[in-house]
Amino acid sequence: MTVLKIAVVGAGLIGKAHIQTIVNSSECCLAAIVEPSDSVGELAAQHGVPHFLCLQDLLDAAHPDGLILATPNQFHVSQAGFCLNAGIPTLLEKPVAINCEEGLQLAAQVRRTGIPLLVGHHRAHSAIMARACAIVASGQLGQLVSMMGSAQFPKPADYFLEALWRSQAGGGPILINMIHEVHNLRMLMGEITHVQAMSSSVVRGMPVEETVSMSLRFASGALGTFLLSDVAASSHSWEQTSGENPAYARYPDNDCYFIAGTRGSLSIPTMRIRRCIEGQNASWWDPLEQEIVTLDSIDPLMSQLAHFLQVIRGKVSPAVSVVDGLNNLRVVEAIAQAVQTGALVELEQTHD
Ligand SMILES: NC(=O)C1=CN([C@@H]2O[C@H](COP(=O)(O)OP(=O)(O)OC[C@H]3O[C@@H](n4cnc5c(N)ncnc54)[C@H](OP(=O)(O)O)[C@@H]3O)[C@@H](O)[C@H]2O)C=CC1
Ligand SMILES: O=C1CO[C@H](CO)[C@@H](O)[C@@H]1O
Repeated sequence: MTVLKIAVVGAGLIGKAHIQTIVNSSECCLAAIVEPSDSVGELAAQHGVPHFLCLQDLLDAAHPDGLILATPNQFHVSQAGFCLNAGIPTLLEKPVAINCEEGLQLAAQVRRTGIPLLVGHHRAHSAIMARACAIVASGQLGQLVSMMGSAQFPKPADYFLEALWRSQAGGGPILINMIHEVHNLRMLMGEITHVQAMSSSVVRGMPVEETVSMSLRFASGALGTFLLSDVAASSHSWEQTSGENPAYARYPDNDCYFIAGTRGSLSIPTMRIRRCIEGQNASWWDPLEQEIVTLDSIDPLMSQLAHFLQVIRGKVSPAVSVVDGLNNLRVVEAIAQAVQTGALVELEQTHD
């Protein structure tokens, strides 16, 4: 099998993680790094690859088999457009665009060029998510009724000092963090049709939101509540409970999602199932049986890369399409709108 050449654009926090996964893979190699400052010259030299100051310089000089765009959100649509026009399959970090209008333009470009674009919602490649979705799909929980979710964690003070945009509207946890949760919720529970939300920034007092409470309605009729806070000294979040990203502190005995159906419930990621004994009706008088599903831990960034390589080889379609990314963004925009207006916001979906 040919070793595929992958270039990384934007060698910041997540770009460096992508570089490491490429280097760790035997099926691909790093082709180049694009970054506007000379500061990554040393990193490029370490890996024995060229460093370009802008994407256009790379596209003029080379034709990698695939490109990973890990640049700030405002560049996503224009840079992905350049890659698609150059005929290069692309992994574009989330969010797919800074707003749905731009996201729709990108979706049209993907359709026109026919070049595959994978959106970097890496939790779609998580073994925990795969097993949780399989449990829900098996029907053992019965008809889905409700879910509770939490993404409550404390961002340290220097997080805001390093990048001032993070204290302004748009730089908060709704767009940065909630978009990952929305993708997970859509995978587990189906499409979200309505949202209501309230926000607060009473602790730091910055213009950006810090805590948000949400009510969600899913297309199935199930309801959900979700709490998001980046100022809570709490361990109830995906990263802190799943342990998929070793950079975060880990609390394996905590959950971040709880899903309930008419026959049972599932706590994630402890993967505790509590369900009615077969043949018995559900009753609060009778004990539910318990099962804890064990899982091998895998690095979802590594599985995402393996999937991207299959996409490049033409073996599979992107697991997270531009339309999927756009639908996540729609929900996040609806949450922001619900916070601003206090109204119940109804969502429309775009289909592939
Ligand atoms: N899937 C995931 O788990 C995660 C995804 N993300 C997403 O990844 C993207 C990057 O986030 P993050 O790594 O935190 O951001 P960083 O600011 O850490 O990194 C972005 C990098 O891109 C560089 N850059 C800026 N403009 C350009 C350009 N025009 N061409 C090439 N490189 C450029 C920046 O250089 P300079 O600093 O010199 O401007 C910086 O090194 C965001 O879209 C974010 O939402 C982020 C974290 C996790
Ligand atoms: O994009 C990111 C920002 O923070 C998240 C935590 O919610 C991470 O999962 C993610 O990598």
